Amino acid sequence: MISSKGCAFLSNSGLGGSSNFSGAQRRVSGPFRVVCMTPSNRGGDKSGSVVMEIETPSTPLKEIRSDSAVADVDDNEISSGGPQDVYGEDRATEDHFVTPWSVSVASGYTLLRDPHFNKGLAFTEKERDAHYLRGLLPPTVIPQETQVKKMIQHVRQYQVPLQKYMAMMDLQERNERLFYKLLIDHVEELLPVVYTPTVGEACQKYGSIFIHPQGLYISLKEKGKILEVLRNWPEKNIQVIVVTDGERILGLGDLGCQGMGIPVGKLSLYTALGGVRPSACLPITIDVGTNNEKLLNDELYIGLKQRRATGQEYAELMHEFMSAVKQTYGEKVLIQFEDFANHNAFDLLEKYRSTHLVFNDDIQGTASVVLAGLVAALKLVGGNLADHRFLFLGAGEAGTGIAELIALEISKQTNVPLEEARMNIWLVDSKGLIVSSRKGSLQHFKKPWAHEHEPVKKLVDAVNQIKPTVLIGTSGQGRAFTKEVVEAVSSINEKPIILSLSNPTSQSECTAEEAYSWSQGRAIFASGSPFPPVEYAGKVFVPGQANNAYIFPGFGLGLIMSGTIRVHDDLLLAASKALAAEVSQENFEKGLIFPPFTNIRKISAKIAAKVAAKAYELGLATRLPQPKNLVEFAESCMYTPAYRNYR
Ligand SMILES: O=C([O-])CC(=O)C(=O)O
Ligand SMILES: [Mg+2]
Repeated sequence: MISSKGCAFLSNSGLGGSSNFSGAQRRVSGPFRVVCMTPSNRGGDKSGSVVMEIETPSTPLKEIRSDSAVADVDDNEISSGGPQDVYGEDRATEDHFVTPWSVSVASGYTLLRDPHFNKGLAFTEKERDAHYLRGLLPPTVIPQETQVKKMIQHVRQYQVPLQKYMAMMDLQERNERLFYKLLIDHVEELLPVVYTPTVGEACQKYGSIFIHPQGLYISLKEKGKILEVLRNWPEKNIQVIVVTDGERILGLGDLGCQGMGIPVGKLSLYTALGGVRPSACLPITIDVGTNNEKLLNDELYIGLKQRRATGQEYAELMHEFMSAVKQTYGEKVLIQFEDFANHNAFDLLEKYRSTHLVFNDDIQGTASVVLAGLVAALKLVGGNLADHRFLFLGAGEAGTGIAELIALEISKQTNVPLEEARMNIWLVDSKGLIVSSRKGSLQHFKKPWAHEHEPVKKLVDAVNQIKPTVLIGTSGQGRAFTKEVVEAVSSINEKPIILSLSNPTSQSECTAEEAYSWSQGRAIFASGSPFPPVEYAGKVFVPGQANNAYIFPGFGLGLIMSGTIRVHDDLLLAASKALAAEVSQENFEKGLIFPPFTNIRKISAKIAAKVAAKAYELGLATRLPQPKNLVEFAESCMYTPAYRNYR
């Protein structure tokens, strides 16, 4: 497999797995050029340049042309390069197919500073000679495995989570493949570092901790120029965008432009957990101002110092953004909305779901993961979904999103109308139980949940009157599940299911320890952010993590590898079932309703396969013909961070 500027070249070139040669790939007419810039040709003179050919360990190059300044690589040669990184092939523009093109890859000092290609001390003797690295590195050569050992020790030496986070971000900026290898090999340990809860603190302090800007910032200043801004991004073959406007970062509220930590973190999970190439991932923050007074008065705040634009001004900027993305990357780029405030999140999803490939992680991703947990939990508590009664604290994106997906599944299982399936699901917001007498003043997304009942103000009273079997917290209100509440739900159920989903840990509705001790060890508990195991009455309880990170990486992979053009609710249901099926007997015996994250890449491949299968069934998938074995295909598409050999 030959590449130059990382995987972008591979995919721009129309690369396809040899067994899955699509129409788009057949149009590839090559030749392609790989030029390696050397110290002598950096000024534009190509004489003396060397070719950097890169092979993956599993797929040796057919031919090596290291004696010429420019390598011409025909399409067959590229397509024989093995399955890695293949699934972006038909995102290339027509230009790429008809015009021979070249990509420059620096060598020497510059190579060491390019995170996509840098291997640090893992550069071999030959590579050091060939790429002008002699003397720029200490003489020892160490393999990637040893670098991983060294780096995990480095990260572990920090006691403060934010310092661990910064060490990880620093590594990502220096050596991308080592960053992903480390994250994949130590996923349970490092997920809380690069993701919730630490990423929340990182966003709060983003202005003061960041030296290198990450991702793309689109502010009101860029209005009318968003196409140009997208063109400034160095990678052209984008498959997933995670975008936020920073108004509701986790349960921490409006962090404005500093919300960038979230798209960056989510996309590193797309790569580590779902195998989407890093170069195909684009984190974006839309900056329309912030209503966070503290940030507005902070001289280190990195965003626009003005109150949030709303209404038409906001809608116009978003519309320009959505149109520019489609124009630049085509209609198969996945746009994941993340951490928008309720009012915009629902409207954006509604407005763009029929014209773009959009997915709201907080509404749909969280719903899919929670439904998976509930389906799995039935094995522990018995009955069907329709036999259970659900009470939510929090009626925003996550609450109503989960509620709706549960109702949809019940309606499909029992053949009752959706309205009827909703009747066993109750939501409490800041004003109390959502009931029909409040209908006139409710936001549109709450209205379907306004059932007939007398008004109830307090959560504990709602628990006592509704008698839920499942209590779900999506309120962003830390410690809102008080002892009284947990005891009330535990007095009604032998095994109460309690999910405290708000993030980060500080906003969790209760801790694992509280859930287990107040329920006298009977609760089936999971939380959005991780909690350590708890010992209660001589027994160790391992809490599960009900976080959308289980779903979105595999879900996205499934959409991308099948060329799916729209997200349909049935795809979310397919993802839920695939995840629920991964909970083993051993997990159940520990009271877990989610599998551990250790095997998440295998799980993501299975989720991807089920999502893709459903997309093919619904006629939403455009990659034809449909691969025979979708799990194998998903696995073959996944990026792996092993170093390539440069010749
Ligand atoms: O980021 C997470 O951990 C889960 C999530 O989407 C949120 O809380 O908004
Ligand atoms: Mg979120």
